[in-house]
Amino acid sequence: MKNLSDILDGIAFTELQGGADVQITGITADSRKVVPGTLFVAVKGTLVDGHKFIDQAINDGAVAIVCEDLPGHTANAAEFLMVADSAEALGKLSSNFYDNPSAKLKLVGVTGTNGKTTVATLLYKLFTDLGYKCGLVSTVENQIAGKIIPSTHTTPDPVALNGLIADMVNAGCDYCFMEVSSHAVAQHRISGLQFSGGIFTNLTHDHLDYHKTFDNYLKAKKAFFDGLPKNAFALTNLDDKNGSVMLQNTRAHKKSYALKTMADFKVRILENQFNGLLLNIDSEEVWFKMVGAFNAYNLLAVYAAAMLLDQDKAKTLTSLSKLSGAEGRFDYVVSPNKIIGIVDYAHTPDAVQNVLSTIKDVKSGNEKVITIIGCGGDRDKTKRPVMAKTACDWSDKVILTSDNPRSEDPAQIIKDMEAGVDPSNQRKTISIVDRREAIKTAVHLANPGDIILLAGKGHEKYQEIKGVKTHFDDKEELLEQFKTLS
Ligand SMILES: CC(=O)N[C@H]1[C@@H](OP(=O)(O)OP(=O)(O)OC[C@H]2O[C@@H](n3ccc(=O)[nH]c3=O)[C@H](O)[C@@H]2O)O[C@H](CO)[C@@H](O)[C@@H]1O[C@H](C)C(=O)N[C@@H](C)C(=O)N[C@H](CCC(=O)O)C(=O)O
Ligand SMILES: Nc1ncnc2c1ncn2[C@@H]1O[C@H](COP(=O)(O)OP(=O)(O)OP(=O)(O)O)[C@@H](O)[C@H]1O
Ligand SMILES: N[C@H](CCC[C@H](N)C(=O)O)C(=O)O
Ligand SMILES: [Mg+2]
Repeated sequence: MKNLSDILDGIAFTELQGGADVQITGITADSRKVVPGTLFVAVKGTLVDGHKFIDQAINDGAVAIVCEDLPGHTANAAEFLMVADSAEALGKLSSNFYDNPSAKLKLVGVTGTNGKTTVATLLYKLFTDLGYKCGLVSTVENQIAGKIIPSTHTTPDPVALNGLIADMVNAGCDYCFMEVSSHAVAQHRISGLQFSGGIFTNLTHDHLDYHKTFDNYLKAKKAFFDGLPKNAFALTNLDDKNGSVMLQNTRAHKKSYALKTMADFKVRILENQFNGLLLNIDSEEVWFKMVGAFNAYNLLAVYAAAMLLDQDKAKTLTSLSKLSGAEGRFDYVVSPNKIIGIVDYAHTPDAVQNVLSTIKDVKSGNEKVITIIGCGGDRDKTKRPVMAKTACDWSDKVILTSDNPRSEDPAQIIKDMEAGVDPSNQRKTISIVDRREAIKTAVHLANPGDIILLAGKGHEKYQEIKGVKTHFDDKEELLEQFKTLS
């Protein structure tokens, strides 16, 4: 319970109708969650305008409304506060409502197209192993010092996010490592948070359905660094062509990491095998359990962040060398007759190429690579043909199938993918709409030693078809098919 006047710090409001002396029991931007005593924030969304629900919110007991436009018939039943940007105000109000929890621990955000979950999860595991109580906000799950809280988004809405960070503070957490998605930056889900550091992984093709142009997508990522405070660190990947752009306008301490260019933190790959990576990292030779050149970047980003957070070099490297990554990322299983199955969350063209080039680097001979891949419905359509082409360019056989078709027709998504397959590669592709059948077919086509890559769904435990989610777990399905082999 808070007085409205106590949570207005940092909110530039243009008009206050009624007064700010009103007790607030909670905040929401969703009228369906309003209960008596709530502050309702009307946000203009991508599908509807939250201002439409002001009357409904008041009927359900909202005592105050934050909005960009005052409704024509303003009811006396609630206090009205006008702001230029409700979404931005929502972030700050949520932080204030929970007593600015992000300032009470060290909050580190990770952004980029690929690698956010891996880097945030490794940081969480590393700092836990170093003896700290930590929190994690990620696509796979959220965690508060070992307690798992299911995740609905990569970066939750500001009310949920600040509530989660407040629970971390109450549990005594010293650090919180969180993913910062481009949607979250564009929708101001992180507004009002006090970051101690920001990390950039890379920027490649994704989410153009939402951001429309690559430039807008880049600007959303960059805005995260533009907003970091002076005392934070901003750590970027200089091998990415947009790595330096990210830090152009930040006030934070600029730091960099790279494999190929001069940077503050450097790594060299000495060996890249199925059982791990041997790296020369900051002049030390260390074996890591994680596989693939892209994980050398992830490990280096984590190591550099630990150094910037004043951790001991030797202890950090010892601990990092023992860690495995996030669930469903280059997760591999072997059948009784030695077919290798790899479950990976690659759902962008760059990630598909990275995971397949890693397989090529680490495989020992002429084993066939069979890739099973689909593309999500209600998401960036332009990546579909590119992902199919990339899969074909790097595999011996490709089965095009469904990922999460969501509201779209699964067969049409596959057609969009087929359009990217070069005529010379058509012979090696088959299209099977049912993902379970696709997995079964791949297992039947594989010989001992062959490698099946099951791309796109990683840790996900569901498949969403025609808006209905049913249980589906790639690893479970693969193991089920492996059981039929001897
Ligand atoms: C496209 C997108 O990002 N949508 C997010 C956005 O919703 P929106 O702008 O579409 O909201 P809207 O439906 O237009 O409604 C506008 C406002 O009216 C309110 N409303 C709506 C209906 C009603 O009856 N009453 C009411 O008050 C809504 O609560 C909202 O405040 O804001 C909502 C609240 O924060 C999010 O839950 C929602 O995520 C949807 C479910 C989603 O699927 N988002 C994905 C694309 C996403 O955010 N992904 C990123 C990155 C993924 C990654 O690469 O890792 C993530 O961070 O998860
Ligand atoms: N540093 C990296 N560079 C390129 N590809 C990577 C990198 N790290 C991971 N990948 C690939 O991208 C996939 C997704 O990795 P991860 O879940 O860590 O990324 P993410 O940024 O959190 O994705 P999302 O935006 O969906 O949450 C992995 O399964 C792997 O194929
Ligand atoms: N967080 C990403 C994940 C995509 C994973 C893939 N399985 C899909 O459903 O497209 C998104 O919402 O775009
Ligand atoms: Mg993620």
